[in-house]
Amino acid sequence: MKQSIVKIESLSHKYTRDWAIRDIGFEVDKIGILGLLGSNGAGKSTIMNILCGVLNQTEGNVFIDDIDLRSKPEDAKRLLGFLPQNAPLHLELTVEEYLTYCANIRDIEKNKIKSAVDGVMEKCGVSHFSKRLLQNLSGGYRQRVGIAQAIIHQPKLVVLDEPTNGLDPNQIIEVRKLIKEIGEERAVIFSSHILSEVQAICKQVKMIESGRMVFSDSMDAFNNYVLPDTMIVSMDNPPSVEELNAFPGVTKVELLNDRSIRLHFTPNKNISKEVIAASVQRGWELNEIMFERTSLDEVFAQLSNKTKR
Ligand SMILES: Nc1ncnc2c1ncn2[C@@H]1O[C@H](COP(=O)(O)OP(=O)(O)OP(=O)(O)O)[C@@H](O)[C@H]1O
Repeated sequence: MKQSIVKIESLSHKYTRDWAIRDIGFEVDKIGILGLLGSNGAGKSTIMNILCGVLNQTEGNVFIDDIDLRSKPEDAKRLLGFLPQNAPLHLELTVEEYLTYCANIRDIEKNKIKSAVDGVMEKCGVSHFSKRLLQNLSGGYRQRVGIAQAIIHQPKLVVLDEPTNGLDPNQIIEVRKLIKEIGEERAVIFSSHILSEVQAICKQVKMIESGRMVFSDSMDAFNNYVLPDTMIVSMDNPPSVEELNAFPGVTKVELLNDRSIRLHFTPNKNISKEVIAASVQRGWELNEIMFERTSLDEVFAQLSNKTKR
């Protein structure tokens, strides 16, 4: 059985003179969440807009379930739901009115519209706000309605462009939970410029920078590939800065207070074991080791260095 729902071949796009994306190719599994990671302007929205038939590519092909999006756009678009970066909400409508309108646009049979709207409101946790105007909903609830319109016709593929952007931490957790549930039944492509966001919900990751794909593999492989290069170490009996500077692999030592130190080191999977062993041997009385989150810029720098090697 075919495993992929999307096939993208040598996709390139120019808005004006320069290439916004260049030679992008990948496939997407039928079930699960694929993260499209990249800093602002990397090309994520361009890929998603082409994939959803909102933008015509300059070069390359997109197939949704083997249907060529360019030659049979209506058939291909029936299979997908899209939440663009700016959710296409009609703020003057209630949640129920808006979703009924979306169900009509999606050609859902008249006698099935009510159950489709009720089902999707239930799934996205907005049933209790069914009669509320969209303009009176918080950002988190608006985003849930945006996701609801993307899945109302039960598409095989759901594309979500930065769906947690602008939400507060609690709203982010709720929306993430919803996306995870959706990804248990169908293919989801989710974009973000925040590394931890993609790490939290995606099984597969594609990293885009300056319009090119710089990484494509599982999240586990990404996490192994991109290792942290700083950690905070807290000790009751810390050694001197000189002693830490002489520690194998350590490139810089920063004293944060009399017990906490930030160690910069050459990425190395065993560094925590080595520090723990040294602490036991040399009586540093280690309390805590905390790896610091690698920023997207650092990840990109590490990936670029590895590609150059
Ligand atoms: N309509 C447009 N006209 C001209 N250039 C554009 C247009 N839309 C995007 N671009 C350019 O194409 C490149 C890719 O932009 P894109 O919006 O795809 O990136 P992104 O990764 O989605 O970033 P963001 O997270 O900021 O939306 C950028 O250099 C951007 O300035």
